[in-house]
Amino acid sequence: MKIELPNQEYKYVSENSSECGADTAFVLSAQNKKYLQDAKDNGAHSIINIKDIAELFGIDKIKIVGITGTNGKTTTASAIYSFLLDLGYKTAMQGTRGFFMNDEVIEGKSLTTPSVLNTYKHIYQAVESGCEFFIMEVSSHAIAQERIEGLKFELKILTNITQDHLDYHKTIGEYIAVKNSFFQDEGKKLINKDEPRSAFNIKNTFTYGIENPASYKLMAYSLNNASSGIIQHFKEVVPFTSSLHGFFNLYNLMAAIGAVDLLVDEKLEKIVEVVDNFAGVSGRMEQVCELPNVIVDFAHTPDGMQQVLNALKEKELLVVFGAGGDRDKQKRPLMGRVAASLAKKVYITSDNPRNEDPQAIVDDILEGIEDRSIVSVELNRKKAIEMALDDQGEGEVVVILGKGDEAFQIIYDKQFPFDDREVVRELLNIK
Ligand SMILES: CC(=O)N[C@H]1[C@@H](OP(=O)(O)OP(=O)(O)OC[C@H]2O[C@@H](n3ccc(=O)[nH]c3=O)[C@H](O)[C@@H]2O)O[C@H](CO)[C@@H](O)[C@@H]1O[C@H](C)C(=O)N[C@@H](C)C(=O)N[C@H](CCC(=O)O)C(=O)O
Ligand SMILES: Nc1ncnc2c1ncn2[C@@H]1O[C@H](COP(=O)(O)OP(=O)(O)OP(=O)(O)O)[C@@H](O)[C@H]1O
Ligand SMILES: N[C@H](CCC[C@H](N)C(=O)O)C(=O)O
Ligand SMILES: [Mg+2]
Repeated sequence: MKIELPNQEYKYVSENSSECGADTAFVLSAQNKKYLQDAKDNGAHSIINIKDIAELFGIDKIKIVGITGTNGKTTTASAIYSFLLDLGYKTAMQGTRGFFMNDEVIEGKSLTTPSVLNTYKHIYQAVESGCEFFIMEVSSHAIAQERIEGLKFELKILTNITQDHLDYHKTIGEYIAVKNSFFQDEGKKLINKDEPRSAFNIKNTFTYGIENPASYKLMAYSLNNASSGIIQHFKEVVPFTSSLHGFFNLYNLMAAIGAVDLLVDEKLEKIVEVVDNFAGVSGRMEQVCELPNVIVDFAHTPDGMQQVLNALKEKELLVVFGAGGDRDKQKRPLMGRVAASLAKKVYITSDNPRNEDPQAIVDDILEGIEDRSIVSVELNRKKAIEMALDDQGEGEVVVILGKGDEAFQIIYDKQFPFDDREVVRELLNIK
């Protein structure tokens, strides 16, 4: 992507050598240095180091908050964004769901962490709009590929480390190491104290936790009516309430409350007042309808599925899910095992098959399930949802996992409109 810059000798900058030429300079980064010669061969106007772009874009004029972890990045980022806006701070947020500023959607979904120049552009836009904070999700791919090169984080947050993306990182050890590499500097950090796989530089580290002693400790909680709890932060003890469901969301809320407390000069008791205004994230534990009870959630990892199904375990669950193609194969049997152990019935179907054979993905999932008497396989996702809705008995919940707020199904490299929530509404004739 070319970015137009005013008042420079060149008209545009690009991080892609093939876009460079007489009016376009090449922005050299760790990720694209192998294309330097190509940029020169294409007659790039000049070569600019990403560090100089950082200065040009004024990226040090904003406080950047980076959130990594296997699950909960989007939820935690969105909670921080919501709390800061409600407290009156201009704020931007970049992540899986797109780029947002001051309660407006600026760009739709792309990568969880875009390429480095894209992020710099968003930061520039946020600075221009007077934002004080830039909240961003940091994926493990982005850490490994240095898509966060040159960013100075005011605060780094760890949600948790379980399993995902082993197609890319190869071993769980490597995945854990990549996640933890984000926390080796002496900058300010907020770490989930209950995550035994975390390893971080202790300097400037704050923690949050439920089971272990932590700087932000949840002393008591209730999940009876959505959620509520009491947080202790040194001498401060404050209550909060939230409309979010599920034990795992207590962690996301604790991370977000702790983060805002570390970022702004406000009393914790004032911060917790705005917690209840955060209604959660589209496609995460989203109740599509109450009667019959249908819930759509973005769980696409074994731990995510376990957390969500556990949160709903008081009810009999009919679970519809698949696994994405061209992604971690090793998580598939584990996802199968989790679903079969917590559901009354399981409907295994396609997620985004991409370039894989949907039946082969299902076979991988089935590997994890010994007793298949409760399992139905239906590769057509709409039909699988329909089967579950047809089978649903009184008081039972249909839980559709994996795609959350995604509006498309990706088959090969084509996107076909498909939104689990719309499909449910269509099948149930809900306007
Ligand atoms: C596997 C993977 O992560 N690939 C990413 C990677 O692609 P790549 O290594 O093939 O990159 P490349 O094509 O060599 O390009 C590297 C750099 O060289 C430049 N280039 C490239 C070609 C050329 O001729 N000249 C040139 O200058 C490119 O502009 C780029 O700056 O770098 C690209 C640029 O940053 C990404 O767009 C691309 O994401 C692909 C599309 C992707 O699907 N990534 C997914 C797996 C991903 O990153 N997901 C994570 C995690 C999701 C989550 O759990 O939330 C995410 O952050 O979204
Ligand atoms: N703290 C948590 N621990 C475990 N599972 C969680 C947690 N928070 C959310 N989840 C589960 O993970 C799903 C995705 O949540 P969210 O979008 O916040 O995560 P993410 O880390 O941004 O995911 P992605 O890497 O795909 O962008 C949720 O729908 C829920 O099922
Ligand atoms: N950010 C995650 C989202 C997975 C969503 C799921 N629907 C899939 O396609 O696997 C990833 O890219 O792995
Ligand atoms: Mg995300």
